[in-house]
Amino acid sequence: MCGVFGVYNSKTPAEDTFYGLYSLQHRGQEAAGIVVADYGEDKKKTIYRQHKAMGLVAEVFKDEKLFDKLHGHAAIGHNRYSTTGASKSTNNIQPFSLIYRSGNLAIAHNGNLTNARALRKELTEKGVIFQASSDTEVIPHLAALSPENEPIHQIYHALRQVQGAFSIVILANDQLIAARDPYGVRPLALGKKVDPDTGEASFYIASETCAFDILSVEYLRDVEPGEILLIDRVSTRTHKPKSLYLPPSKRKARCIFEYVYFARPDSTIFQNSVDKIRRNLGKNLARESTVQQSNEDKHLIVASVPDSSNTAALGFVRESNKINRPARFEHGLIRNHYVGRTFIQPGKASREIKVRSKYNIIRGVLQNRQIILIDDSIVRGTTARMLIKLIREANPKEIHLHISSPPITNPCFYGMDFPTKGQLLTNLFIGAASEQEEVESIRQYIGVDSLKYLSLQGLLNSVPQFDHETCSYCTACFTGDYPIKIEDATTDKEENDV
Ligand SMILES: O=P(O)(O)OC[C@H]1O[C@H](OP(=O)(O)OP(=O)(O)O)[C@H](O)[C@@H]1O
Ligand SMILES: NC(=O)CC[C@H](N)C(=O)O
Ligand code: SF4
Ligand SMILES: [Mg+2]
Repeated sequence: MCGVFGVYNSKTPAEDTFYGLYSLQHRGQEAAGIVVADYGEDKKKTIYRQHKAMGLVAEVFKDEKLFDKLHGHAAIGHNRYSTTGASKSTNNIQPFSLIYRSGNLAIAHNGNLTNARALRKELTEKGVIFQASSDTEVIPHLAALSPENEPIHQIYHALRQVQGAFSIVILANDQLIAARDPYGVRPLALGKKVDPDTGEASFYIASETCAFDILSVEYLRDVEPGEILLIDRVSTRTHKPKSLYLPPSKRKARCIFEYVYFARPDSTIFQNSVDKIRRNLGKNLARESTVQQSNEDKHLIVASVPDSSNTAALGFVRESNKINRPARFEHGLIRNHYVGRTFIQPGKASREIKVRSKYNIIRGVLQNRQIILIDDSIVRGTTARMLIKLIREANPKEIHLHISSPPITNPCFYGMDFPTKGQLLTNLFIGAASEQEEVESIRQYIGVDSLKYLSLQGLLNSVPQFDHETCSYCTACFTGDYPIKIEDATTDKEENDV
């Protein structure tokens, strides 16, 4: 997953993008970058300036002097969480910026293309030179080779050829373009701010609306699935960007895992509040739970694995009390906020040490208690296994692990860096005779008194349905039902690296 951000018609585009990326840090922690477009009225020419490097946004842009050279009228930015192309290669840091026959182009991409390998091969055979090993770079090359003359039409031509997931922001000379694949896999939002003196509009694009909030930008709507949005100087006066549409897909495939884990709870994605949906997940988990408090306890003690399951735990407690199973939320684990997200950390060793250094227990809360521990997902099982060992040190009476999503059984090819099928925890127990037996084996492996996953129906009941759509969400990592053909995509993200 990655975070993308774009701004048009701002006096401080680099600073705005910095704050946008800063609030989207949870979507990618490996590298960050900003490209600024500066239109010179005198020369009728746009100059691009950029800064990008490995690391977190605040580290990459630590030197305030950097912003002195990043001036202009528009910018795009990217936080990377690699899915194709080596994580450590500096060539894969986005935005990619290039000069071609129609001028300047820069692109930042969230998602993963499923036919990038074939396209890359075709382009290489035509003599195209690639600098990066990631999937994204095929898009600017396809645009550059397009017979069209206007950048927006070149982009349309390029996007007609790619398959898979893409929420992208593009600077094309002095214009800003945003586009989302027809399935709508990844979120992308459009926002606006109006200058009270001139009445002119500034436009903003972001993966999640939390990036708008800190900039006091008004969220207008989502970039629609299949929409290519063009923002130029005319739009600042009319307040209306222009739109083109890619041919529609038969169904939609918004990533349901964004709601489960990825997005921030204070964001609106896919037109809905993440907070609300996570509470629904907790509510439905409470309805499916069979744990009863022991006679000597007045309440079930519900603790979350901070941060991503906090909201589901609140939903769980509220519903549990409603259905006469008294429950109380307690902070049993404290998270060190200087350790980032561990699931999106590349490399097993770094994830394990991070999990261990990330959490501490509050013994008084856990000791001699019957604990319902809520987490949003189990991927490799690193977090659950290490945490349970840690919690046992406090001598709780019982630990009942509840997960606010079903077991993850399949890899993602659309922008979430799940491990190969072989590295998923569920794979260890693949020969189990039934789903119950599989869950029982996972329970023993993790070392808890009981283990409950939210059912697939419970997950689907937690998310709103869209009118006139036969299918609105991708659930492939839970079901194996891949909405977009996998083509030649692989989970070996270093395959293009030589
Ligand atoms: O089974 P695993 O491979 O360990 O992955 C699953 C864990 O990773 C995620 O948390 P993460 O620490 O990444 O982020 P968070 O701090 O936002 O919860 C998720 O919430 C689970 O806790
Ligand atoms: N997770 C993402 O959105 C990654 C974008 C792109 N596929 C890359 O690996 O750089
Ligand atoms: S496979 Fe899972 S993580 Fe990937 S897009 Fe589908 S729901 Fe999201
Ligand atoms: Mg977590």
